Amino acid sequence: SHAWGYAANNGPDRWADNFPIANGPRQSPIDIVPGQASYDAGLKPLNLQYDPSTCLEILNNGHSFQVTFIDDTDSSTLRDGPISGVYRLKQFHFHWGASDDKGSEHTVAGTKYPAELHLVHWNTKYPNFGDAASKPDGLAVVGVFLKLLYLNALLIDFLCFLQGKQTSFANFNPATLLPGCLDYWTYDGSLTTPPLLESVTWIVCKEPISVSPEQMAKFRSLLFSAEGEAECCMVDNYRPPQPLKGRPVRASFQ
Ligand SMILES: NS(=O)(=O)c1c(F)cccc1F
Ligand SMILES: [Zn+2]
Repeated sequence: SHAWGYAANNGPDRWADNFPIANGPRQSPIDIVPGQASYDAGLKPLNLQYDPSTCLEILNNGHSFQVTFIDDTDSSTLRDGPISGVYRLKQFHFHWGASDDKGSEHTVAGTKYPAELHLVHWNTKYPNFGDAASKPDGLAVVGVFLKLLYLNALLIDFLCFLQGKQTSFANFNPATLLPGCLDYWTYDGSLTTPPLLESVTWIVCKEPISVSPEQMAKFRSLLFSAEGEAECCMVDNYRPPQPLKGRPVRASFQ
């Protein structure tokens, strides 16, 4: 199948060749302009309940590293916020840059953060993630910006054990990656990587979490390339902002 990536010959500007939805009406990410977001008093606080024992493994999937969760019960879920019903945590992953001046997918009034965390959940009204990913209300992704300061989570310290192989990653609590304040912006969008399906309710937290320079360096030491291939550092694995095309962006805060 088409090997998409983030290089000049297979990167975001070329994705429409094989995934025409790349030019669709509800693509992600977007530039969030706080002054143009409308406060919606009807938006509920996010209700995130994560069970660390459902953490399964951490793997390098060739375009990010991903921590996957056991999602056959409602033990790690997202409720309330802008969504109705129960969405199950499937995985989380990050996007980051080669340098600290870029890396996030969403931007805030044009500001890029050095990285962005995505916690991916699927709507349990559908039988599984794959089916939900093809429905307009199938997925809900919580986005959290990373800024340079000092990190309190244990995740990235474990990256040095990653070295491109799958490894068990039991009992990591993703709640340690959430900011103290869960104010958010929300809009209807898509996956930010192929197949770019327009099935995501985006929930982007206003408050970033912190990462240290050393831990950003660990992100950048990961490899796009597989064993035996010429080494290619995994950096700049972010899609730039896409046209809003008239979509409303709502804020949960004033
Ligand atoms: N980046 S993203 O969060 O939109 C995303 C998903 F939600 C699901 C799969 C891949 C992926 F990249
Ligand atoms: Zn992502």
